[in-house]
Amino acid sequence: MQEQAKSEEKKIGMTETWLRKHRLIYDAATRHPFILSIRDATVQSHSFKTWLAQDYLFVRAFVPFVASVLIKACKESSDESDDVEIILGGMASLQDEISWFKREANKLDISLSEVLPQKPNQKYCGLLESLMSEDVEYSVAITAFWAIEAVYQESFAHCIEEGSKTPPQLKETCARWGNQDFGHYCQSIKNIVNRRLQMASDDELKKAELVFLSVLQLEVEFWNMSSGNV
Ligand SMILES: Cc1ncc(CNC=O)c(N)n1
Repeated sequence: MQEQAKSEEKKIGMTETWLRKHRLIYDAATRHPFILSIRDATVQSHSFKTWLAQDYLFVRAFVPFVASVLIKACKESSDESDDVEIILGGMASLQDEISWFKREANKLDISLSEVLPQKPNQKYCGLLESLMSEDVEYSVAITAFWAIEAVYQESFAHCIEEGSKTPPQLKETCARWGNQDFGHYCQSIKNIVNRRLQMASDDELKKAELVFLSVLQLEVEFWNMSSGNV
């Protein structure tokens, strides 16, 4: 029975363990008042515009971070794993995402070239920058990557679920990250994370857990900033 219990435990994966352990902060990041205000159609236009402009800057900073994760995957992953293809697919879709931000900004009369990053955005981009260092292990960087994508996926999927009252003009935004394909992509990254963490040292595990928590905290602050409550 002991052996049985152990092998069952292994199947669960570290990400599930952390999601249970850190449920409160995870929910704070994925069910934030800003997201709930989209979902119940009470979101203020200036909040949405702030989010859009700031997120454009974030995504620009996200590109070199993803590139750094890709380099780590190329150096570290075995031929049988498809880590590289999964991350490369994510990178490729960022090109479309950046064009989308530019189009949306245009529609809303936001001049992206004049937007400056606010403090919470600077802090978040600072974390991305620090994780790009060669000294940061692949397991730690890919954990951050998963958490960043998963928060958006869970947040925006909530806005297009049955029963949500998201205004029609915001549905496309929500579907960008809330759609099923993006959900599968996040699941693939989560599987990579679980696989890497299974072979990680205790020190790496500790660092990965802390980076997971930092991402959740920074996502909460990013939403706060968007709502106008810095
Ligand atoms: C602040 C933040 N977190 C996660 C994402 C989703 N990843 C790429 O688009 C995002 N756009 N912005």
